[in-house]
Amino acid sequence: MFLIESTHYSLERGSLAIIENRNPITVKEAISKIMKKVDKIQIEIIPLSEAAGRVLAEPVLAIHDVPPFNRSIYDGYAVRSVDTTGAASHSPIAFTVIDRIAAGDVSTALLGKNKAVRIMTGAELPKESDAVVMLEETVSSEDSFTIRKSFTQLENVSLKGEDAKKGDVIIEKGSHITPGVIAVLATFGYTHVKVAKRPVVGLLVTGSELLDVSTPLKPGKIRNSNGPMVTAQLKRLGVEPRWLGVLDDDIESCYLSVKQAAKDCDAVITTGGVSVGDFDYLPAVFERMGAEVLFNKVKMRPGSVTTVAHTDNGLLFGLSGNPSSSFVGFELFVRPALLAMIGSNKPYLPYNKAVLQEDLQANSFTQFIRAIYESSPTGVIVYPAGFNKSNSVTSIARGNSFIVLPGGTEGYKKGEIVDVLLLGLDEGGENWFIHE
Ligand SMILES: Nc1nc2c(c(=O)[nH]1)N[C@H]1C(S)=C(S)[C@@H](COP(=O)(O)OP(=O)(O)OC[C@H]3O[C@@H](n4cnc5c(N)ncnc54)[C@H](O)[C@@H]3O)O[C@H]1N2
Ligand code: MOO
Ligand SMILES: [Mg+2]
Repeated sequence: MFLIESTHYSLERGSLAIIENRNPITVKEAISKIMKKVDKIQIEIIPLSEAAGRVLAEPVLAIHDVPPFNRSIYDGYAVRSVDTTGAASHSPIAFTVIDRIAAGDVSTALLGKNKAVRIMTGAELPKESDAVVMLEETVSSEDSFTIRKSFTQLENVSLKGEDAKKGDVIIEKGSHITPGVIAVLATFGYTHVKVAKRPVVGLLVTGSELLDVSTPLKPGKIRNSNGPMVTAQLKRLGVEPRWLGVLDDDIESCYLSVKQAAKDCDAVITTGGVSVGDFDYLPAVFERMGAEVLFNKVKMRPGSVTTVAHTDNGLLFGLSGNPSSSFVGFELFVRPALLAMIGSNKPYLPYNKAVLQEDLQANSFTQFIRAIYESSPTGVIVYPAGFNKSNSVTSIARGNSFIVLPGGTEGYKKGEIVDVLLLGLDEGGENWFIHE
């Protein structure tokens, strides 16, 4: 009755037509459809101090050898190894100290026979010396010392270029800038780094039942948890969302907001309103925008009604409204797409196998169960993080991973080895490893 009287009758009928034809595809197929539509984002040059967490848009090349000179790895004495030959406890050899250098100093002293330079860790080896005697291996006095063992050529010397050779590719383009990458960039004097720009991601949530976080509960209403949750998921990827607010389940306002967001943003995320309910307007909104719906049903639980569409301006992620469904939809679909947009070469969630700690029921669709993955003395184990339903919010909070159970009829037993996807880590995998 309501639908027929609505002024948007034809649109809603349109959405019904899409629903009737919902054709579930595998998660792998869904990801592949999305990844084909990903457009790479532009590049920008930023200061090194701001580069942590970004993705390299060019490889890091060794501008020079590392270390750039032969240096001592110990505090001790630089000597000519030939002068140490024959030293033993019964026949110590004495050396005269002719100079003393700290790291950063360069000694110009010329080492003659049984002469030594007192040298600190990291200092460049004086010309003609080719070994370092550790302080602990000497009996020292003011300007001399004795040794009781011989030293081989280059003993205790860190060789020029042993860590990196000039011209080597040290880090591939598309890598995440970790603290280690920052160290390498600093080593080579990269004051600025070429990275992909961060995508502008519009985020809005739909639902007339939704209250702001600060509002006391009212009959029939709940607080909007998806907005803050997806915001945090984006932030975990280093993306600051463009928050577009909580929308009522009203087709006109949903249409106007999503259309405008698609124009302004590189990608748009919505939550709620993608199922078949009378007030689930996102399918109709996508249709009215002329967006190409890539899929609207995935063989997965939760999040089976996740709907992803595409316009000339970018991807539209219609995550389903249930908190666990939104959360899983983001990690499986939005995350790799955004990482691929910024040129990451490892956009997929990190994968592992672990030993299941309790029996679990089968489902005809692949299940992504919010789970706790942890170390144990016998290896890694995994178990559900709590209430295992699409509408659970607590299991998202307790979990750090997904147990992935392929669809089927037979349940899973405690002790079985299962697939696990890990959450919250910067860098993931080059491939989607899950077989469905
Ligand atoms: N007849 C059918 N009904 C449903 C189907 C179906 O296939 N046939 N699918 C079910 C599945 S599976 C899911 S998941 C949900 C998806 O629903 P929608 O994406 O349309 O989302 P809503 O209807 O807007 O909300 C569902 C649920 O989630 C709560 N919600 C929504 N937004 C938020 C938010 N921002 N923060 C917290 N909670 C939120 C909302 O109150 C509802 O309880 O549809 C099933 N139905
Ligand atoms: O989309 Mo629903 O989350 O499968 O439960
Ligand atoms: Mg609904």
